[in-house]
Amino acid sequence: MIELEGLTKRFGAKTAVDNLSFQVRPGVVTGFLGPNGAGKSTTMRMMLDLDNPTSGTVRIDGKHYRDLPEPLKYIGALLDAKAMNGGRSAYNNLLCLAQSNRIPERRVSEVLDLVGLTAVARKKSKGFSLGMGQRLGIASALLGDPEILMFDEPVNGLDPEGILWIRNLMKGLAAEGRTIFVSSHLMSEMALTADHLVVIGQGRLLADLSMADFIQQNSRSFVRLRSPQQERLKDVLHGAGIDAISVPATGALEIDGVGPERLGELAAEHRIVLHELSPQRASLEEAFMRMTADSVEYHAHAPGAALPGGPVAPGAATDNPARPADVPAWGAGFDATRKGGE
Ligand SMILES: Nc1ncnc2c1ncn2[C@@H]1O[C@H](COP(=O)(O)OP(=O)(O)OP(=O)(O)O)[C@@H](O)[C@H]1O
Repeated sequence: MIELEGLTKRFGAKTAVDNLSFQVRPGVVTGFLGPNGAGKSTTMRMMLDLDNPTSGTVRIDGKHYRDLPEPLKYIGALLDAKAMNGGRSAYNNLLCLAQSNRIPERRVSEVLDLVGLTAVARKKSKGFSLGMGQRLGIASALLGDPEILMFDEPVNGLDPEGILWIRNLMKGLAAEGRTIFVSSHLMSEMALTADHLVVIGQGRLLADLSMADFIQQNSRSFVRLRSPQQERLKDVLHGAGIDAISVPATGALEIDGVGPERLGELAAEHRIVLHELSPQRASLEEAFMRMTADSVEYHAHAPGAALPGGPVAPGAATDNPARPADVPAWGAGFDATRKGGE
């Protein structure tokens, strides 16, 4: 269990983390969500005593990080996969860490096997692809077999296979009863991974709720209707006590709370031609963007984009982030034996 109370961090005039209080519980994956610059990394660094809070506290199983007798056995973290010594082999990177934390050497081989890096254990880590580096960082987090694991944007830049592997690893670790805390700026990714969500914007807590509640509150279902006799259709709907919202961007009507069957029958009764009658579900990504819209630091304004408060564009709740084209695939040239419940 991780407990934050009134955690605040100021860098000069900038308040990066603003009076954050929440708990991260065992047995579930907790997603830590916020747009770029929201304060996720700063919060995680304070959890690991890498930054001093301006005020407030973090407790790991009731203790300050610095008071944990052998911290790697309590909490493991992937903050920056590039933090390894590139001149050392994967094995030696982990061995140094194990020796300085009184962790038995056999654990090094175990975690290398767990993350599928056994075949490249003796290779210098500076030659590793992004995905392999990410796996090595995860191996170091797992080294002390800790009950609490923290991952800062672990899927950034990975291909779909790498994303799936990390997702399943986190779920498997949570199913073992561990506390898993993972940051992301992608709601669509968290929708597939997290059981619980903590959302921040400009360092402040915006939401702390179960994924199921977030979906229930935000995945609006509606029916989209399009007709060449739109005004007549509106009148007919109005006459039947049904509110329709005109969406200029799509030229369609959107109706909440009435099924497509009833709407189709009404149109047929009044001999109104329909060009579209489709059930829709709002995307969770857009709900998240609306939630954090006021706290986004860097806005890019696309023509016609009117997210905050505007109509909810429909889309799948489970869209996957696309992999940048220049990112190497998992498994190229190394043993990608997968463990962890995949
Ligand atoms: N050492 C520092 N000195 C000054 N400002 C900082 C420092 N570290 C972070 N910040 C600022 O604090 C804010 C929060 O940054 P942080 O990296 O914690 O956000 P984040 O949510 O992890 O963002 P991202 O998703 O982009 O990594 C940002 O405005 C950032 O510029």
